[in-house]
Amino acid sequence: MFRGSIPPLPTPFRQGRVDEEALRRLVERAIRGGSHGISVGGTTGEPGTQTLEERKRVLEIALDQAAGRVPVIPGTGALRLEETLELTRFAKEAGAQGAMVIVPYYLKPNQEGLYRYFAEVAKAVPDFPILLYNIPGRAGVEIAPKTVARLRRDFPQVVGLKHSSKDLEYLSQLFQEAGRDFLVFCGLESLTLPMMSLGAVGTIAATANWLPGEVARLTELALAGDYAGARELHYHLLEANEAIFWDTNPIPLKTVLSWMGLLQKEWRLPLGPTTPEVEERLRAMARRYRLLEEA
Ligand SMILES: O=C(O)C1=N[C@H](C(=O)O)C[C@H](O)C1
Repeated sequence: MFRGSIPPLPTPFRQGRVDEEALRRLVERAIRGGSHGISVGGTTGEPGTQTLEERKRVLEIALDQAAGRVPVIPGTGALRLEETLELTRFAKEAGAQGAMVIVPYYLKPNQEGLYRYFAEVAKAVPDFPILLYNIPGRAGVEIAPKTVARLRRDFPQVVGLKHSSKDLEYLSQLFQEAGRDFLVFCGLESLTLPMMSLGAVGTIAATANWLPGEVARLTELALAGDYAGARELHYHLLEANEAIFWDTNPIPLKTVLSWMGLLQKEWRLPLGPTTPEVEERLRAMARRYRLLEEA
C-alpha cells in the first residue's frame, strides 16, 4: 500500500489555463527525485478554483506522465457531495491508485454528517482506497478519531488519513481508535518526523516539490527506524518547510518554482502575489538550498 513521500503537486497555469507541459515537468521531476507517489488536486493544487473538467484533465495528465511508475492519489473532494462522487468515480475509472477526500469545508458539518458523507463516497467506489483528509485549519471542522474508526470498520477501503494539523494528541487517539496499521500521512511539512515517530507512514508535503530527494529520504529513514538520520534531514529541511507557509500555500511554492523555470508565477484569484519582503526571504532560502542552480 502507500508509503513515503507523496508530493501534492501545484497546478501550473499559463494565461489562466492549466499549463499541461509544466504539469508534466513537475510530475517527472517528482518521480525522478525519488518520490514514492504523487498527488494532484490537494490543497496545493488549488482545486477550489478549477472546474470539474479541469480537475479531471489535471488527473489525466498526471496519470499519463506517471505511467504507472508510482501511485497517483488525487484529491477528489469538493463542497458538493455530487461533485465529490463524480470526481472520485472518475479517479477510479481513469486508473488512479486511490483518492484523498477532504473533510467538506465551510459548512462545519457534525460528526454524523461527516460519517454519512464519507460513507456515500465509499459506497460509490467499492474497493477503491480512500484517504480521508483532515485539515481543520482550512475546513473549519475536524473529523473525530471515533468517526474515522467507524468509517474504517464499516468500509475497509477507508485505508488511511492525511493529517494537516499540529495536533499530535489527535494522532495518538486516531491510532488507538482506528488501529495502529491505519495509513496516516503527515500533511504539515515540519511535522513529518514527529508524526512518523507516532506511526505515520509518510508525508504529503508541498516542500517535496522543491526538494523531492531530501523529503523522500527522510521518510525512508524514519520508516527504517533510523531516527537519528531522519532528524538530520528534519533540521536540514526546517527552513524550507516553514517557507511554504510564509504566505498562503501554494504562493511561496509557485513563486520559487517559477524562478526555477518550472512554471509561470500564476495562480487563481483570490490568491494573489506575495510581498517583495517575502520574495526576498524566499530568494535567500532558495539559494541556501541551491534551488536556483537548476534554472
Ligand atoms: O496540498 C496539500 O495536500 C497540502 N496542503 C497543506 C496546506 O496547504 O495547508 C499543506 C501540505 O503541504 C499539504
